[in-house]
Amino acid sequence: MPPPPCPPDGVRRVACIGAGVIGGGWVAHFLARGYDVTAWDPAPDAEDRLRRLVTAAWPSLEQIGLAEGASPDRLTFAATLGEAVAEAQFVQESAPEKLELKRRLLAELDAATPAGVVIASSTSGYPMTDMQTEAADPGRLVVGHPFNPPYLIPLVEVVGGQRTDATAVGWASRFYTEAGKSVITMDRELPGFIANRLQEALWREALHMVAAGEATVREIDASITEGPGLRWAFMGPCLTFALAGGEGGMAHMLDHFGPSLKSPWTRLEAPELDEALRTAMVEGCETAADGRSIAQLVAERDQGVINVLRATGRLPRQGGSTGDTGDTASTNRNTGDTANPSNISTASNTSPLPRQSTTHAPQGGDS
Ligand SMILES: NC(=O)C1=CN([C@@H]2O[C@H](COP(=O)(O)OP(=O)(O)OC[C@H]3O[C@@H](n4cnc5c(N)ncnc54)[C@H](O)[C@@H]3O)[C@@H](O)[C@H]2O)C=CC1
Ligand SMILES: C[N+](C)(C)CC(=O)CC(=O)[O-]
Repeated sequence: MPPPPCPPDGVRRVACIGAGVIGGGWVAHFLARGYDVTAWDPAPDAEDRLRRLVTAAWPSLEQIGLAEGASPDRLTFAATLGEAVAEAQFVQESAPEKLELKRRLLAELDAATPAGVVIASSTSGYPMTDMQTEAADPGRLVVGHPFNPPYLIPLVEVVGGQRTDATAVGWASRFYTEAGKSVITMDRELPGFIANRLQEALWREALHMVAAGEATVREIDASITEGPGLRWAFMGPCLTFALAGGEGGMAHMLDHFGPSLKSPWTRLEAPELDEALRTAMVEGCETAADGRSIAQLVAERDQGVINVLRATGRLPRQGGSTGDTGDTASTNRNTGDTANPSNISTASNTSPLPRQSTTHAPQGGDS
């Protein structure tokens, strides 16, 4: 891989390829951080959809603080993929989760993007090794896995494939950090990375319970929002469970509850996603939505995330400071003058997400 043409803090123009839920969310995020963004998506209605998504997200982005000069007007919708990436200093691919499509698209992007520019895929679970097979320069291809909506949820998981250059992984991690994300840099490929591996375990169990008629969609959602979800917003599952051991911490917790690991609490084989389960999930979600449209739920979710970020000290409180460093949420992209890198995580030492890139430690240990 030739060296990247600019340092991570020198990026001014980003290309977003695929502009659906996640690509559109990335566009909104990069615009809010003051970048020029060029998007491309082959669907005939893609530009309209994208502009609607950005318009809907903008009030939330204003609430959490825009970078100086940030504007939806800095979005250009390109007519072709080649035009979209011609001047890009970073490329984020968010096309549908289909392996063959990703392989071809990443090869096409590699051919069209200026040499050395890092290209990241939003894939939810494909290892980059499986996606980089057709690219002439696989060294610059990395996974940059976001969380929905990328304009509010800080985490990005960064990992390369077997043919990715370590320079590209390091560059991408520094770029995302610069762009206001909380980055976990993994030193090896895991299908589903870290967070989706955890989420999918929970998701499979939810589907098993619905399929077997053991719990409703409403009960499953309430069991998290009224229970463990409240803790997980600021303390991960491991530390949370250490507290279940009282003064004995994790050691007592394991001695006490370890044997229940062998109880039949989980059925980790995925259930058959048959028509009956599909219908039960779709109807269950309609019941749980209780008449609220998708747009209303998106607005509710966005406000909920902002409230949690504020309540946990990762955003300034309204009309005041965070109560810690008093950072503002503003960054001047054009002068490269950055406020704190995550921009939503100031000095809280209870933050579950690293403010700087974290390298996933070998042997599964924390470093
Ligand atoms: N939806 C989610 O919650 C998350 C999705 N992801 C990942 O993001 C990626 C995109 O997923 P979504 O945005 O949910 O899908 P989506 O279906 O909302 O959007 C996909 C977009 O890609 C466009 N597209 C189709 N063919 C294309 C091509 N050849 N080149 C470029 N664009 C093309 C479609 O027109 C559509 O606008 C996937 O890899 C997915 O795994 C990652 C994190 C969360
Ligand atoms: C449903 N999903 C697997 C596509 C979810 C993700 O990849 C991350 C998220 O937003 O939770």
